[in-house]
Amino acid sequence: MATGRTHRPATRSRGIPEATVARLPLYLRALTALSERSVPTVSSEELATAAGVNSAKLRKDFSYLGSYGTRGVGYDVEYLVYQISRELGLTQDWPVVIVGIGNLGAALANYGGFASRGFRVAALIDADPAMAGKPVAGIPVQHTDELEKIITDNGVSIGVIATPAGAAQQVCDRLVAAGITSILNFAPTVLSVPDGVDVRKVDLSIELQILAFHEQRKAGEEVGAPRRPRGRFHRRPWRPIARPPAPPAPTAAGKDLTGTCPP
Ligand SMILES: NC(=O)c1ccc[n+]([C@@H]2O[C@H](COP(=O)([O-])OP(=O)(O)OC[C@H]3O[C@@H](n4cnc5c(N)ncnc54)[C@H](O)[C@@H]3O)[C@@H](O)[C@H]2O)c1
Repeated sequence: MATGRTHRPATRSRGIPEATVARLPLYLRALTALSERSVPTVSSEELATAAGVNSAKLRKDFSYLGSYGTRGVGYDVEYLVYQISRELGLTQDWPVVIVGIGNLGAALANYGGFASRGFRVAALIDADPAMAGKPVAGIPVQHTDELEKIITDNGVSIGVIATPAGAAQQVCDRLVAAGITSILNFAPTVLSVPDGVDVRKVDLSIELQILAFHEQRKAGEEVGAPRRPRGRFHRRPWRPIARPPAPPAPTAAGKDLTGTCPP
């Protein structure tokens, strides 16, 4: 998924590379599924396949957590779930506010998967006065006038922006001024934030565009000319460039008059 990170070094303070941090949720998702099936242990190869990651990379990632597994047995599923959850800060409850309760904001509010992953939707905020007080997913929508108070009262540090792009920066500024230090942005715009504030961006249309690029490639390979060999050192044999035939010389009757008319 297309996401962005701002104002963070490539290695986090405890020495875990940012790329490893980005893979921890993938391991956690796969491990949670194993745990739900009461699977006690898992090999690095099995877990790597379930998480869609290379197994050598997985072993390296787990070495940052001080988790090396047991030869011939593998990793203890429950313990690894605990270790990764702790590393991701998921052993505590994170209150989250969603700003912009339209189609997307309402869908996010209704998504039950956040709670099981340690995130509690503390408040829903929208600028439309007609929405104030209306319940969405059992939570009454509050007006943006209340934004600062809601954040302070609920001790919220994570905000989700699901407003139109034109409103997103202004919403972001207010969230940050109110004390929010992590933002998940769904609006198709780049947000500017001060140091110390993390922004992750989600844009499904970018993901679709990347898939479209690969689809186009696949379609070209199916119907097109024989495949070009792959490899760094492959060079196409030189061929002269086929130039289109020169256009006929203009006649008095058929002159190109582009740019010759007076203004
Ligand atoms: N990232 C993605 O993959 C993805 C997918 C779908 C939509 N989006 C984006 O998410 C955003 C919301 O889409 P939607 O379909 O839910 O739109 P929508 O029009 O249904 O909802 C937008 C909501 O934001 C509210 N709003 C407007 N200005 C506001 C402000 N200043 N403060 C608080 N609330 C405000 C509106 O009252 C409305 O309820 C859009 O920017 C859209 O482009 C992103």
